[in-house]
Amino acid sequence: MSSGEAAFIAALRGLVSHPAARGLADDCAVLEFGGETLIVTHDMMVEGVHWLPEQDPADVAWKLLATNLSDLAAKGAEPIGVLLGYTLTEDNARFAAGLGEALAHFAVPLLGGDTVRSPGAQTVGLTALGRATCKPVPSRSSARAGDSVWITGPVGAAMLGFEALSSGNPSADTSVYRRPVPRLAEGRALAPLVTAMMDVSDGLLLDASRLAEASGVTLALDPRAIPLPADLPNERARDALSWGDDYELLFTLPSGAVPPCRAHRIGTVLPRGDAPLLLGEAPPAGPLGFEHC
Ligand SMILES: Nc1ncnc2c1ncn2[C@@H]1O[C@H](COP(=O)(O)OP(=O)(O)OP(=O)(O)O)[C@@H](O)[C@H]1O
Ligand SMILES: Cc1ncc(C[n+]2csc(CCOP(=O)(O)O)c2C)c(N)n1
Ligand SMILES: [Mg+2]
Repeated sequence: MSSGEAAFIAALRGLVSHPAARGLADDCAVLEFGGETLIVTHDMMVEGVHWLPEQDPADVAWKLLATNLSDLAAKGAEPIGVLLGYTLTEDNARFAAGLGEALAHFAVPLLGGDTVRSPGAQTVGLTALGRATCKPVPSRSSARAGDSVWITGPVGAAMLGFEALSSGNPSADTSVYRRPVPRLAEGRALAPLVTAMMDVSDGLLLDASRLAEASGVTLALDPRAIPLPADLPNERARDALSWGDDYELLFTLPSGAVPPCRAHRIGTVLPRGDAPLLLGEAPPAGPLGFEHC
């Protein structure tokens, strides 16, 4: 097996047969259990990979919760509770304080977890449990030719926040990078209407191509329609499409349907052509998004 995230997940797909796993090609597992539909996800973060070592641990805790809740939002789920996997450091109190603030903000209970010591970089993980609010639960795999493609907000603000933090710019607003807000209300409102939905964590172009592959279609995106932050320099527009950490919802609607929340129409679903994704007239050149490799 070659190294890298995509190859490892492809190998794991050979181990998966339970329908709740959705072929390891969705944001969450969707488990029918005791008359309920449980939505379950687990995301990890690593110091130096997902956050800068000098960042406040309270912000790390917020982001860990928010990114997991974003996967629940993508399935229109209502959070039930979370379990935390935590590696001890010198400043555990700030992490606990930030987690408490985020749990209160999103009204989600902490249910349990595990704590370890490690000789390496700090790694934290979180399992989020949710309850489906509508059936069928939106997937990445049901976009159909003729649908329209939408996103709930701009991409690229986290990239700008990360760059401002990295360069020590004290006047920049870095909150979108440090404390993303999962689109829980939007996900619940959209779930009954969408043909497919996912959150954008690894870059719009990579995640759009994943949705296209899962659905067996081509997504044709209009680069002029993709919302970008007002302060994004023109020459960074292409980077904003592939940097990631955006946590907006990407979804498809039947032609003519109107979203019940703020959203921007960014493209059209076509029958599957040679490529999963077109940006303007052609497949995008260069990196599509963030991958661990
Ligand atoms: N180590 C793993 N074991 C089992 N399943 C995995 C593992 N890593 C990823 N997956 C599964 O692969 C699929 C794709 O995972 P991926 O992490 O890309 O999705 P995501 O959680 O929406 O994205 P992100 O991690 O960027 O938030 C999901 O179904 C996920 O559960
Ligand atoms: C210090 C630092 N360097 C780089 C990045 C960029 N980055 C890392 S992981 C990721 C996507 C989501 O990860 P995953 O797919 O693991 O959920 C992105 C956009 C960052 N956030 N912090
Ligand atoms: Mg996701």
